[in-house]
Amino acid sequence: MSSPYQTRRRIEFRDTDAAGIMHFSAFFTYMEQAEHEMLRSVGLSVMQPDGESTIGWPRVSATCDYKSAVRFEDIIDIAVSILHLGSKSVRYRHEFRVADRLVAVGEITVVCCRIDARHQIASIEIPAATRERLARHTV
Ligand SMILES: CC(C)(COP(=O)(O)OP(=O)(O)OC[C@H]1O[C@@H](n2cnc3c(N)ncnc32)[C@H](O)[C@@H]1OP(=O)(O)O)[C@@H](O)C(=O)NCCC(=O)NCCSC(=O)c1cc(O)c2ccccc2c1O
Repeated sequence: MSSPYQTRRRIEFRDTDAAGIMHFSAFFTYMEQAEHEMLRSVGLSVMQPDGESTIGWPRVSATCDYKSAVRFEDIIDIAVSILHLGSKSVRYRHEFRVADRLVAVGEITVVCCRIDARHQIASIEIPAATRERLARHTV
C-alpha cells in the first residue's frame, strides 16, 4: 500500500522575509530537501552512481500555491507523494501543513538522466529497480 512520505522542519530565520513570513522561494528549497530525504528513505540517492556515470534528476517544472502565511519557528509538516511515475519523468506533490492547516501545495517534475563525467545530461527511462522503490510513494 503506497502512502506519502512525511517529514517535518522548523522554519529558519533566514527563510523568512521583511514581512515576517516564509519567503516564497524557501518553499522550493524545502521541497527539494524533502524529495532527496524521501529518496534516501527508500534506499536511493538523487545522485546515484551507475558505473562510470551517475543517475540524477534535473527539474523541468516547479510550481507552488500559497494558501496561508508561515512564520519564523513554525513547525511545518511536508507530505511528499508521487502523482505521476512516467517513462522518464516523476511528478511530485508536496503538501505543507502547520498544525494541520494546509499552507501551501507545490509540484515538481523531474526527469531521470544519465550524467557523464563531463556533466553532460541525457534523459533515460527510469530503471525498473528505481521505479519499484518510487512506487511506495505513488498515490
Ligand atoms: C532534462 C532534459 C535533458 C530532458 O530533455 P528530453 O528532451 O530528453 O526530455 P523529453 O522531452 O523527452 O521528456 C522526458 C520526460 O519529461 C517530461 N517533461 C519534459 N519537460 C517537461 C515539462 N516542462 N513539464 C512536465 N514534464 C516534462 C516528458 O513528458 C517526458 O515524460 P515521460 O515520463 O513521458 O517520459 C531537458 O529537459 C533539460 O535539460 N532541461 C533543463 C533542466 C534544467 O536545467 N533544470 C533546471 C535546474 S535542475 C536542478 O535544479 C537540479 C536539482 C536537483 O535536486 C538535482 C539532483 C540531482 C541531479 C541534478 C539535479 C538538478 O539538475
